[in-house]
Amino acid sequence: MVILNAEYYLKNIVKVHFYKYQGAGNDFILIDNRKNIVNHNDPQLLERLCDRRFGIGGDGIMFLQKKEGFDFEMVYYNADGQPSSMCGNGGRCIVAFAKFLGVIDSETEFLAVDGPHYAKITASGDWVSLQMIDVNSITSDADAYVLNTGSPHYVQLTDGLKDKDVYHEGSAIRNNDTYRAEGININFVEPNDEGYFVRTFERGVEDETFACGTGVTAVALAMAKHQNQTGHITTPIKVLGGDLNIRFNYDGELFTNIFLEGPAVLVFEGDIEIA
Ligand SMILES: N[C@H](CCC[C@H](N)C(=O)O)C(=O)O
Repeated sequence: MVILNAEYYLKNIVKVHFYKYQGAGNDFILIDNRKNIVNHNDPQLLERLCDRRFGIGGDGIMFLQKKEGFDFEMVYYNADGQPSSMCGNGGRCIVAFAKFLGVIDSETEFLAVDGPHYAKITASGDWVSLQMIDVNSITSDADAYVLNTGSPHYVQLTDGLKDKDVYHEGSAIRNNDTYRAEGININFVEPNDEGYFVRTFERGVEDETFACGTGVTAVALAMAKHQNQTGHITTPIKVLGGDLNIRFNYDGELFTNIFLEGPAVLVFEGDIEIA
């Protein structure tokens, strides 16, 4: 049992059961909040829960909640405890969590911060295919691509990616005059034998993560534009935490029918007391 608050005996302490998932190494705390037990309007608490030494640890934390007209609602916060834009790997993990809880079977329609999402999950419950929002705009920033796949992304082709100082180089771009105010996720991409190798500096984690779902989706779309590739495209992407796959249609203007596919695994569960 982890006690998070020094004034343990003075406050209204709630014992909360949590689950820890990872999707290609992007890791999250998930809480079944269908009974609205946890008031998550508390950035300091959420940041503490995501802290890898003083809390459970995670790149983000999300709450599965009831929502009229949908199987559930995904409410996602970055590790800094602040509300976030869409999390692709988090979306895949919450679908696996919904199946684990018996909320869904093999398909779902849930609501996230960027709107409704359809997803499919295998019978084994550990491989999820998540439909992402359509994308109709990619701009350039020097030789990088900038686009939003539910979260904002900067995509930069590079070489020597294995040895690159992603933390410092990513942080420098994320905090430059253009991006400092709103923030942006920085993706470095290098072609490999099967497709691409990608490393990402994530906004709101303010560090490199082992995978970024909206990030690899942004990379796959940007590389199709870069190669002038159109039609139905499948792009395998290797990340530090494993392998992800992106499928989509591109007509030269619009990216549609975009699916982010990959593993979503329950690592452990536990109880924690929060004030
Ligand atoms: N840090 C991102 C949100 C989470 C994205 C990432 N974990 C993913 O899988 O898409 C942002 O603030 O834009």
